[in-house]
Amino acid sequence: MAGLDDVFGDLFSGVDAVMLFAPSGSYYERFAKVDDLDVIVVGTENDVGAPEFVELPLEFDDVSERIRFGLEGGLEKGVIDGGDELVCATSIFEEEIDTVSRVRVSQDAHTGIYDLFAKSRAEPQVIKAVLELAIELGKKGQKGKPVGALFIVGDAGKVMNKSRPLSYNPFEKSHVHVGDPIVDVMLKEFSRLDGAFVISDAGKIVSAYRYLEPSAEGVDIPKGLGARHMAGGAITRDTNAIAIVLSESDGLVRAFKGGEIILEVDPEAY
Ligand SMILES: Nc1ncnc2c1ncn2[C@@H]1O[C@H](COP(=O)(O)OP(=O)(O)OP(=O)(O)O)[C@@H](O)[C@H]1O
Ligand SMILES: [Mn+2]
Repeated sequence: MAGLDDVFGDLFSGVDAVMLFAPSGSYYERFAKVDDLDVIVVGTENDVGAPEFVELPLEFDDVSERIRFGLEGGLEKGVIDGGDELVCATSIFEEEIDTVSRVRVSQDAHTGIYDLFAKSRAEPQVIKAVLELAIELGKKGQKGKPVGALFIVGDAGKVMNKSRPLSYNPFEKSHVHVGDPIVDVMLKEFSRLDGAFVISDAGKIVSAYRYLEPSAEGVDIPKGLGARHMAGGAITRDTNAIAIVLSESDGLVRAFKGGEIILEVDPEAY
């Protein structure tokens, strides 16, 4: 009579490595004892002291996002390669691992999002909130019309020094942060207007309506993109900020860091 192992066994056959998402110490120990098994631990912290560890910059509630991020981080660190067959074990319902997913690592899936989140000066949750806002804005537009927007995140003092106001700053005396629902509504409303939003490392909205005057010139951005993308890209070479840009003309969201484009996403795909 066939047992469950016969049916589910395929899930584990021929895997190159196991990725354990935030395992407890005792859970991890059990895997460390299995012969010839490559075990990679993924989590916000390396509680179990695993030699192969991929850091998540934040807890992802969505499991597919969590796994995708772990894979990106693994590729970035060189602990996995394109084409690898992996078993990812994580928890959905309980604290303890309760779910197993088999994935094939695709090199193409390497979007650059890990670099953007994990190795930027601004806090990861701030970057995530701004990216989500830009994507949402790109999906819906403003009253049905496509809109463009430019968000400069992190290193705000320096960004302010390299820019000037186009109009009065509605955030002058306020202490509001990205991610607050009311602020998201305000940002969407103001996105119709010219210039850039400047956001601090911790997510405070420092200013709207900033005209960027970066000194870096000749930034290498894809052809066909105009002044908004050029200014956004260039300021990230001058400062430790990142730029998240929603294009009014092609509807894509792009992220720049160190003067280079590191991410390009189609809001419709989210
Ligand atoms: N240096 C700058 N700083 C801040 N905002 C800028 C700057 N240059 C342009 N913008 C903003 O970008 C808007 C669009 O400019 P432009 O069409 O040249 O950019 P683009 O890169 O082609 O963007 P899109 O794809 O959205 O059209 C301008 O109306 C202005 O609000
Ligand atoms: Mn344009």
